[in-house]
Parts: sequence; C-alpha cells; structure tokens
Amino acid sequence: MTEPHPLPHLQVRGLNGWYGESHVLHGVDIDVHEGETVTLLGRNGAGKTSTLRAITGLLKKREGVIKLKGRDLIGLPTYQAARAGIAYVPEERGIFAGLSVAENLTLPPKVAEGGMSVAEIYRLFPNLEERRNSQGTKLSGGEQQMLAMARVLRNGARLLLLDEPTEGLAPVIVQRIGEVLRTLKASGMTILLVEQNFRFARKVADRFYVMEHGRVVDHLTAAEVPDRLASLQTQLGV
Ligand SMILES: Nc1ncnc2c1ncn2[C@@H]1O[C@H](COP(=O)(O)OP(=O)(O)OP(=O)(O)O)[C@@H](O)[C@H]1O
Repeated sequence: MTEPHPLPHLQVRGLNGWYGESHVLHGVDIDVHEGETVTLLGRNGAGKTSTLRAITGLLKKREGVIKLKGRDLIGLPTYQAARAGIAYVPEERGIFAGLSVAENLTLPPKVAEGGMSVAEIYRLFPNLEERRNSQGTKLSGGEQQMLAMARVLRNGARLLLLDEPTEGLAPVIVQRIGEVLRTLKASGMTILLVEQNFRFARKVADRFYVMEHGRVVDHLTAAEVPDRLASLQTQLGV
C-alpha cells in the first residue's frame, strides 16, 4: 500500500499574472490535495481562467510559486507542465474539429503511465463510442466537452484542470458530466474546476475558493455551503 502524499498535489502561492501591462492576478493562494475536487468560483473577470492558464504556463508572464507534489513548475515551459502531469481542458475545449472522435483520442501524447485506454474511455463515455467516426465539427456541445475531457484522460496526468465544463450544455448533459467527475474522483484523480454553475459545482466539489479582482477572497468546504449560501450568492452575483 502506498502512503498518502504529504504535500498538496497542487500548491499555488502568491501567484501574480499579467497580460502585457495588465496585471490580472494579484497573489493567488490555492491548495488542492491528492484526490480532491476543488472549484474556483467568482464573477466574470475575477481571474479564474487566468489562474488555470498561469498554472499551465499558457499565461506566460507570471510570478510566484506553483508546485506539483512539491516540484516547482514556474520555470517550466507549457509542454513540460503537461509532462509533469497536468491535464488542462480549456473553455474552448481544444479538440481537432477536422478529425474524427477516434482520431482525436489517438493523437495525444502519453505523458505518464496509467492513462486510460481507448476502451476505458468508451466505457466512461458511451456516446463517444457511438460517435467514434464522426468529425469533431459534427458533435453536439456535450459530446465535444466529453471528447475534450477524454483526450486529456488518455495522457496519464493525475491533475485535471477544467474550465467551465458545463457552459452552454443541456441539464441532462450537465448531469452526465457530473457523473464522470465523480467517477474520476473515485479513481483518485485530483480535479481543479472553474465553474459559474454553482448548483453543479456544489454537487461535485469538496472545497471552494471564491475569487474577486484577481485574488482569493474566500474559502469554504462543501459542509459549510448550507450556512453560507446567502452570502455566497451575494458574492457571486447569482
Ligand atoms: N487575453 C487577455 N488579454 C488581456 N486581458 C485579459 C485577457 N483575458 C482576460 N483578461 C482580463 O483578465 C481579467 C481576468 O479574466 P479571467 O478570464 O481570468 O476571469 P474569469 O474569472 O475566468 O472570468 P470569465 O468567466 O469571464 O472568463 C479580466 O479583467 C479580463 O478582462
């Protein structure tokens, strides 16, 4: 039996980030422990997407500490962040529109042992198997989101960053994505999620950080949500 890892899977300290001269992240602090699902909440423009982009290195102008199981990532270029074990599904999903589902699934490079096989992917996402010969452009929004998640699950990374996975999707698909996240969590995956849909986030997350103006202004556990609901709704403007 392996001992639980003593360090957070992801530790972010004093993270600052800029788009050109525009300073958008002002000292973000986040911990995500192994096997946890954590959600970043906040109004539009609070800095949630930029935080994920800074963690992956896509936001290049950044300072602070970003550690993956104790290993500092801030000096590493984006492709090495992926190799270090981060799987990122951006809001725009990033699938190859001109390729079929099956082709999309065979392209991603493997970064670590333990990535899912195509057969395992099809077990988790039966609709993708039905649509395996369809082009990316022909998929529904929900199928595209599932394909985007499936692609990164192939690569063996154990930290999954998801940006608004339920945006624009029908309730039945949102529910399906929730089931997938719970299955991934049960398999030990660590998940950091940006989500505007608080009702959805509530069902999947262990803890929440609330962001405002490029910093974390609040933190709560799932157990604290009922007591904090009213103030949270004011903070989020929902
Ligand atoms: N490419 C960019 N160039 C310049 N400024 C940007 C860029 N992307 C985002 N910003 C700015 O950075 C700040 C944080 O935006 P970010 O997208 O991280 O917020 P968010 O909380 O994810 O909100 P949303 O849900 O609207 O994406 C905002 O002020 C936004 O206008």
